[in-house]
Amino acid sequence: MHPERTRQGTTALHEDGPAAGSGAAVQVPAPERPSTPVPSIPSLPVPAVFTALESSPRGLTPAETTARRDRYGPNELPGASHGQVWRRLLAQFTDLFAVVLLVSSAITFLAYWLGQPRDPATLQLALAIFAVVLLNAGIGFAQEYSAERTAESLQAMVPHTCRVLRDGERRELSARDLVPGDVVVLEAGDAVPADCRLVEAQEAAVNNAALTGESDPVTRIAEAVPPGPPLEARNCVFMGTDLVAGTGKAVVFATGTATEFGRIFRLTAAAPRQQTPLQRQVAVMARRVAGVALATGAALFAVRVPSGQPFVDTFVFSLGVMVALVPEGLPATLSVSLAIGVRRMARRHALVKQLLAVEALGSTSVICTDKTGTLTQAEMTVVQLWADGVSHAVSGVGYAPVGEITDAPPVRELLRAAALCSNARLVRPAGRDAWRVLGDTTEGALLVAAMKAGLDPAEEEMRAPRVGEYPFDSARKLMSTVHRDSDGTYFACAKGAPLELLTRCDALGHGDGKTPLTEADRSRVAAAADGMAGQGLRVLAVARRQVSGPRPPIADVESELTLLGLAGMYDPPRPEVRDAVDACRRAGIRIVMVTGDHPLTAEAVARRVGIVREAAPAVATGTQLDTMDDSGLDDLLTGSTELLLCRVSPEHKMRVVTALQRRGEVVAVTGDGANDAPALKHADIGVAMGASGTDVAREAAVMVLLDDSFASITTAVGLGRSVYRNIRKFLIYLFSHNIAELMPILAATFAGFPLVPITAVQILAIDLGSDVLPALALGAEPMEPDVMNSPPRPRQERLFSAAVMGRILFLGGIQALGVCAVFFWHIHASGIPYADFTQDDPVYREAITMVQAGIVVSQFFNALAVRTDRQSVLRAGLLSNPWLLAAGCFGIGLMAAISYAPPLQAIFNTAPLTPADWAVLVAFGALLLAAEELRKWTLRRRRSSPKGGTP
Ligand SMILES: Nc1ncnc2c1ncn2[C@@H]1O[C@H](COP(=O)(O)OP(=O)(O)OP(=O)(O)O)[C@@H](O)[C@H]1O
Repeated sequence: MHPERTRQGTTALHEDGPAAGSGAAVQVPAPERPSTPVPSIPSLPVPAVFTALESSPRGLTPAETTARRDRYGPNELPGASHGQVWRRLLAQFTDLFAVVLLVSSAITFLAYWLGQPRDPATLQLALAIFAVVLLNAGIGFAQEYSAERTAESLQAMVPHTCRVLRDGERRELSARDLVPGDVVVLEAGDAVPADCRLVEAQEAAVNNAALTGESDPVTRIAEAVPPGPPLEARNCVFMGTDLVAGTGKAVVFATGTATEFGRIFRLTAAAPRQQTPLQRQVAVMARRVAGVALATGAALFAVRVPSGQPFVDTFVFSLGVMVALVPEGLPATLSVSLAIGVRRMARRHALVKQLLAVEALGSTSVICTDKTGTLTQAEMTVVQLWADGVSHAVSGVGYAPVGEITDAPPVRELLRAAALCSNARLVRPAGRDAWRVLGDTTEGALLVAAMKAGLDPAEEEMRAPRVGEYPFDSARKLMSTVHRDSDGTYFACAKGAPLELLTRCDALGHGDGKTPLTEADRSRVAAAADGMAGQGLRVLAVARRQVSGPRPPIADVESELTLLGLAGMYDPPRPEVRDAVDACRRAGIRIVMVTGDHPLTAEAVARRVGIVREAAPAVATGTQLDTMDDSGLDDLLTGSTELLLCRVSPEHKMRVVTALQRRGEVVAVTGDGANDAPALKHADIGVAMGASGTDVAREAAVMVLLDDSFASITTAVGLGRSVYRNIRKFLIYLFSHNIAELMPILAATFAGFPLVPITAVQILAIDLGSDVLPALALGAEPMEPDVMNSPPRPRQERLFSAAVMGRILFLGGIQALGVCAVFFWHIHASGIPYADFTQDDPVYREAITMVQAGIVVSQFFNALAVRTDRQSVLRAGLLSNPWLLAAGCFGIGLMAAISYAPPLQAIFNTAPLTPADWAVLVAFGALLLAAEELRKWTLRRRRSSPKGGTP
């Protein structure tokens, strides 16, 4: 869609009777009817809206849909433009490291140019530094680009469907397939899929925050409104916003980039991407190391110039050392590691929308989970009914309306009212045996029960058409509908949580008749409801009453009701949840069940899946939470490890999340409804349901579960922990060898040796050649089986903790000692005085080759050593990460080539090593591994704890 079209479209929306072709309003007929004046959609009465958009209350026909799809294209917004891609590439050259390196390369090149005679080694260094910048920028860009693609493809996996009327039939289709003229059916929690004009609205309210920044819900109506600014039209809903309450039907008038959201989307430059705390810590550390490199370069320069070394040579040398010590490639390795974690999580049904979530997941200490669909399969079957004081069993499993049920009149009356008061539809897709529920599964189960009793919900609806609705909301825990009876009178049906509905009833139904509800009756009903809940059933009460007209106030509908009975439905637990709950116990993660359901139902389900094992877990209801102040809530949260919060509303969920965070917990919380969005946003990890959740919840969450299962959260936590461990492994691996590179240089300088024990080009060959693949292989280490055997990482734990720094110094120190030893051993064994050494001296060339090979070989062993923190690597399996072994062998192969291949010898000033030299280096590497094993052994002995701790 061309930008101009949208601008015209938006203008037309608020102009009364705009000029030809400017219609908005009308993405639809403009090309065909250029001279027809197009009216402003908001100011039209409903029938005229259908005419203007060439649609009808039955929606579009398939032929019209195809034609419009061809004309207007898919209803989607384009990805990042090429301009941004170029800007990203350029940005790679403007970060701190790149600038330091570019300036260094330029100075080195200048030194070569001005030098008399010109030294080819200086030119080599200048080119090497420049190559480093290019390589680094290339890797960084590729990483960013692929991370972005990953994020995009993951986003695309999040289902975005909408309900549409096509040819009079309600269908569920991808929001991408919407075209102007389509009639969409909206319910609370739906993201609005395109710009639409409402033609029906019941208690509808939208959150326009994405467009206007205003987060308070605003009510929407279906009637025509006077012309005004488009976003203020009270009968329009726009793409990118959410319906937060009520229901409605609306006709699409703009799709894709022609929408208001599309216009803003195009205008808004991509928001700067935020670094995760982990990335920030690594960046700070890298900057510190760069600072050390800079200081080292300056110190070397200051020491060597007075000792009579040529000025330019010393300057170039110091610069080279400085460049070599800068940890190039580290941020890229970090991104790869995080991206690998994200991909692994996606394979296990957990889509992480932000890298930030990966590390927070690893330190999750409490999971607040809801019940239906997450712990259970959300496949409700009504198994018990209670009407007129009698319990009736219902047979049959699942949504197939096949099963035995009594035909007692009170039961038929109960199920008739329940069916009328439901929005779900039961469908059997053509060619399939299985029945499916479109909409709420609780309502689906009621429809199935009604059909088992011989009722036809569609026929009932025709006999008593619905004229009004007060949609379900989890705070009221009720839903009611108003119907016109065949005799022209009106009646209301209501269903909801038994306690809530019972307080609004004053009579008890007996088929057609009723009697006043006595206190004894109330107790009997409550006992029946408790009996069902105690078996783990979700219980709904159903009631009805006569009302005076089609639109009575809600207070009249939901009072003085006649209770028709109760329906108890079974929802089997998910089989995989029990193991996941056990894994959380072992991992020291607390599970708090937060449900809108009855305490007895909640406890029965919690016992079935293993969340509750104690005889008397702590149980609190929403009403009790309301009477508690913050310290009371804190006491409740600290009082018992097994806690069930029942009959709560989303507001309570938010309060519980905040209270847990106040106590320093890292909280993951699940949610599916629109009202769960604040808690999802506020939690450290908001987890939304991909299959059953609302669009609003999915937008607010940082993680979306494709299969809705609690077990996927546990898997994601395990993977999050594993990513963190892997990152720590390669950081120790990379930073420790920096010490091994720096120490010989300092030692040689202070010992008065005139040349360097390792040149800058050699260091670059290690940093960007032999070290990169092992670091990546460490970042991609498979999840260790014991990752869930230790308590969560404390929130405030820093990546570079004292223990990590200690290990870097320990491993780096051993490596440094080794390479210093081999260097000076070679130099001293030759008997040549220090002052007589030149660059070309074969002994010197062999000694510096030994130093480089010493670092490469010891890094091979170092990579094995850092794989575990406390456990012996021999137990972990030396061969269990073949990629790491292959990467290490590649590094050694590269080193061998540098030592033996004449062209590389010329570049690196190296010499061929003898088998004895290699043997010494391997023995020294093995010594490093042995020293690490000893350290781990002492650690295991000293800190052996029953919980196991870190490996
Ligand atoms: N569609 C509905 N119409 C009327 N009442 C309902 C409906 N769905 C649920 N209820 C009632 O409202 C109560 C709370 O439901 P809600 O959906 O808020 O719970 P929830 O927190 O989603 O539950 P869970 O933790 O099991 O997922 C239920 O126990 C049930 O009695």
